[in-house]
Amino acid sequence: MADIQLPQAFITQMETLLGNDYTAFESALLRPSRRSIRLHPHKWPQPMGLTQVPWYKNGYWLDEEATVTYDPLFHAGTYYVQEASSMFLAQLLEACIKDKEELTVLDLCAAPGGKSTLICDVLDEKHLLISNEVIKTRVNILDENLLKWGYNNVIVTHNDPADFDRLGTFFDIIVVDAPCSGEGMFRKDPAAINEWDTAHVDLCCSRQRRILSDIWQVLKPGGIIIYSTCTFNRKENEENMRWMQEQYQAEGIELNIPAFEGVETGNENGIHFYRFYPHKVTGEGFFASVIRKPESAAWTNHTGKREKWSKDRKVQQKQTIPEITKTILTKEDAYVFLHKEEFRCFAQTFKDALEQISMCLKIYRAGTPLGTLKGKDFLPDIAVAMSIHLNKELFTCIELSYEEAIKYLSKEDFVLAQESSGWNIMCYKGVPLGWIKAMPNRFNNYFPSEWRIRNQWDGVSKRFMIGE
Ligand SMILES: C[S@@+](CC[C@H](N)C(=O)[O-])C[C@H]1O[C@@H](n2cnc3c(N)ncnc32)[C@H](O)[C@@H]1O
Repeated sequence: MADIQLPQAFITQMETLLGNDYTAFESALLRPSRRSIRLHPHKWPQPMGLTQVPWYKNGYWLDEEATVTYDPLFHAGTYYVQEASSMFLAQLLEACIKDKEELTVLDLCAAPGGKSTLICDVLDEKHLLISNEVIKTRVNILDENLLKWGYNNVIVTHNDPADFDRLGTFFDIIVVDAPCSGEGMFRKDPAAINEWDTAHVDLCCSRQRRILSDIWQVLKPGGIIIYSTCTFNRKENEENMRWMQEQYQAEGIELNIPAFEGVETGNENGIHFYRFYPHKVTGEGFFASVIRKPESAAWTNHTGKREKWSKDRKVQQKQTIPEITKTILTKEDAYVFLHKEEFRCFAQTFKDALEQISMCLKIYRAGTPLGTLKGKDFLPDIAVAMSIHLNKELFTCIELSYEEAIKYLSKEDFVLAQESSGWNIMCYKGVPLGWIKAMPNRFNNYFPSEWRIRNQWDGVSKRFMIGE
């Protein structure tokens, strides 16, 4: 970072925003950022001997730069590498959902899934999350991260924000973690500096307004938008919120959130906001604000047409559902259905919502894929091994050594110490990694090829291991 020049227009903008604090801000940009992780509350509930992120109980800063690739527990979804300031979303969401029943929540700009996995942790299973990403090449990684996070109450969609109006009034809460000029990420991603200029800020600002306008109609009266960016300029932040006030009579709301040292709060014309600066907190730049749709706003109905996803499901509904699909997850209100060749599980409670969504949007995945039938053999899906509802009693869990776990995750051959047959779960430190099917003298490794560890550890670089 030290040899990179900040654009003069950016310096002027930040001097205007920060006044005397500018020098401290610039010095902070020259220091390296500190990495942080967020623990999965079900898969790794024990606290860590690391410094905790004050605004999120499961967030921890790492002591040093270290790769997580060679930690089997990273691949098992026991933690997510997430920038600390972003974890503040949990505070906002918790304050918004307090005691509320059966909410429908949309994470509109969701890839790669940092916020969506956090939202899953904060919601409970009676709430439904739609996690959406418009860019096709990014939906895969979003889906992978959500599968590893293992919740069942999630639908992954791939739509432009404008498509959502077909749903009619639908959501209680919409999280808009907007694509932005990324000023707050300059020190993590110095390449972003070269893309920055005032024209790019203007472009981001108008795109954000378009996104907010497109989505306003699907928000229920009294519903909430949590808007965030990782940029500092006022155009993409306060001014957009002000624009929503003027354009749509959006109301500012003040949430009951404790004060955290270094986190700036403000209020302009009734709009409350939170700002994170790298010279004030251990974290990157972040802005968040919460607005509400007036209770008096109108409702609209859905105008969906039947999408392909729905047809794929309907055609095959007559096929017999294998018994194992009813017990492989410990879910009481399981609704098991066939989509193409694959059995999937979703909650009965969300059946109507799923139907409505499938008529209006492009669904990438709904619920948990359970597996497929090959002759009489049921091939369980990796999603079942990753699920927080996995019925462990149905299978033998084979505990692997570190070396075996890395070989399993790399899809390299090794000999199992333990005799076994049929479908088994491979575990490391008690946490499921995936499936094998054991035969008399060998086993087939069912870890997904596209998830495998591709490079061997160089023997030198530092490895982070959560369990040590
Ligand atoms: C800040 S990133 C989201 C990060 C994500 N929420 C997380 O925490 O991992 C913004 C996302 O918006 C998506 N995006 C880009 N253009 C968009 C548009 N016009 N409408 C909606 N989303 C867009 C990007 O693909 C990107 O995934």
